[in-house]
Amino acid sequence: MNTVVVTNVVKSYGRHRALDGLSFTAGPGVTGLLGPNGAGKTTLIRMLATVLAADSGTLRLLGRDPSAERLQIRRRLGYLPQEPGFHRAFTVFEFVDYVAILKEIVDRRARHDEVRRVIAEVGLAEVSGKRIRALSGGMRRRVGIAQALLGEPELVLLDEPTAGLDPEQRLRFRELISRIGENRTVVLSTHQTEDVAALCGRVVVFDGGRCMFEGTPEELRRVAEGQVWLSAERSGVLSWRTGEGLFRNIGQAPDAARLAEPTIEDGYLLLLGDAAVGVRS
Ligand SMILES: Nc1ncnc2c1ncn2[C@@H]1O[C@H](COP(=O)(O)OP(=O)(O)OP(=O)(O)O)[C@@H](O)[C@H]1O
Repeated sequence: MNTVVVTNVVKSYGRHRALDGLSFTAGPGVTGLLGPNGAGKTTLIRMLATVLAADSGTLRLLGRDPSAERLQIRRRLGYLPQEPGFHRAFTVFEFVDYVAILKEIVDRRARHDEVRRVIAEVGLAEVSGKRIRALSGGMRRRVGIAQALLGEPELVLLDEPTAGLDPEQRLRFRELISRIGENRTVVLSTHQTEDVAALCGRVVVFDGGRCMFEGTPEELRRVAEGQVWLSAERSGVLSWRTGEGLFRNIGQAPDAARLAEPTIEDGYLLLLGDAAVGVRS
């Protein structure tokens, strides 16, 4: 069963259409929402978190309709917003416990056990008594994930969980997120094709509030098969010099070019076309 079914969803802010008839599905495992700035990723994740309502179209979350059964859905989902409102003077334990109270885990003892469990799951047991303001950015992000895991939600939504992390932290996050995705549905948004390659069983590429691609990362890679070329000269808009001094060109074959193996990033850039290099803003 698909945990998330989005059909023809439209959402406008004033005259601007952030989501423009978007459709996609997600089931157990990790699904990545990949798109450039302003593609509508945060708008969509907030909708999946039942924070925002669609103007038109339908959403089914965990088999339910969010416009009629919001509370039932919320009890079964965990959400890491892009900018979590941390209470920085709280300790890690106090903050996660505070969220657990909001999540209606009433029994104090069971709640504290659950708070300790999620803090351990994200590897923060040793700093559980530290104030949030004294933590590094990566650790703070992990506190955000810990609170999203309270109550063992079936659907976990992570808005750019790896943004701004250094490579080592990013690796730890991938390990953590893939573990979380082993037995539930995780939907995460990212700008990074590397995250998608490393983590996601499925990927949804979108731009301008529309779905451009839905499939496996391997299928996304294959979008660019036969269309990536190495040459001594630059050609077209999607072309850049690589470390070896050759130009990597995506699209039409330049003169005297040699065909190269595509990557997921090539597939993504090809789908996005001009938008990928900021020609269109
Ligand atoms: N509250 C709002 N009021 C007006 N416009 C908004 C609002 N929120 C988002 N938008 C606009 O809607 C579009 C989609 O925004 P959204 O934040 O969903 O994109 P995103 O893919 O998450 O981008 P980013 O990767 O930069 O976070 C953007 O053009 C944005 O400027």
